[in-house]
Amino acid sequence: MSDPILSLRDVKTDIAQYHILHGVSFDVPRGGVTMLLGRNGAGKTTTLRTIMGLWKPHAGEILLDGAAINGQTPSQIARRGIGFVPEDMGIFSDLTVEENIRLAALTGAPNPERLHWIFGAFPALKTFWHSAAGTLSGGQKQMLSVARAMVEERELYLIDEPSKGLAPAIVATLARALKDLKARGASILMVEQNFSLARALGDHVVVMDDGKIIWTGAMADLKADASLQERLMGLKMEHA
Ligand SMILES: Nc1ncnc2c1ncn2[C@@H]1O[C@H](COP(=O)(O)OP(=O)(O)OP(=O)(O)O)[C@@H](O)[C@H]1O
Repeated sequence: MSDPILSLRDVKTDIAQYHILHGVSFDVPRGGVTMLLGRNGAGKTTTLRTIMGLWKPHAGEILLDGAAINGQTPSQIARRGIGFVPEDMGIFSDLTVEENIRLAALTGAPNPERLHWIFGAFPALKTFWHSAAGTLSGGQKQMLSVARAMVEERELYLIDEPSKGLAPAIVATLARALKDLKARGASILMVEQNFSLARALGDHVVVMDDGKIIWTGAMADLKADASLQERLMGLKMEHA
């Protein structure tokens, strides 16, 4: 197997006086989708934000392509090749869809081929290109948030619960776009509570509880093992 694209080694993160990550270690294999699962409050969002440099770990190491990125700023980490779709979507409501996309492109001008691909995946963004992002529906805002990450070709995408609160038709659109992103060779680390989406997209699984990793393995093994599913599903994952 090739070297992992991302490795966390005994990463510990505190938020204020609280110990949130208690020594998190796992690998994200290169190419494919790794699902980060676990019950509410397990530490999934904190893990993604720590990788992105939005929280500083006080111990441990985070390696991207074998080189340490812990201690770097979020913009340095983005430039090293990580795209991030945050849980709160991170879009600018007062700016148009176009301006949101332009700001996400490193040079300010999106690559025409990638823009064409984004419009194919999310036609609504073309329709509302000149509208303020704040006027979009919840599903369209989520599409914009994913599109902002997709506008640059990255080695790794961190995606935090993209299906949250969305209608099934929009979830299906997002799932198609993410499958396409994977088919282009990207590596993806994704938090997802909707198990049918996680099952459809995921190749690898990392399960957290209480700030620690409690299971890692192949999605195929998790799918095939009902008792393991029950043990891990007991962590309150939703069956859609
Ligand atoms: N800004 C903060 N201040 C204090 N505690 C926080 C903060 N952010 C997160 N926490 C705590 O850290 C723990 C992990 O939260 P986190 O959001 O990482 O979990 P999660 O697994 O992503 O949960 P969910 O599925 O509900 O989004 C929780 O106990 C949460 O209350």
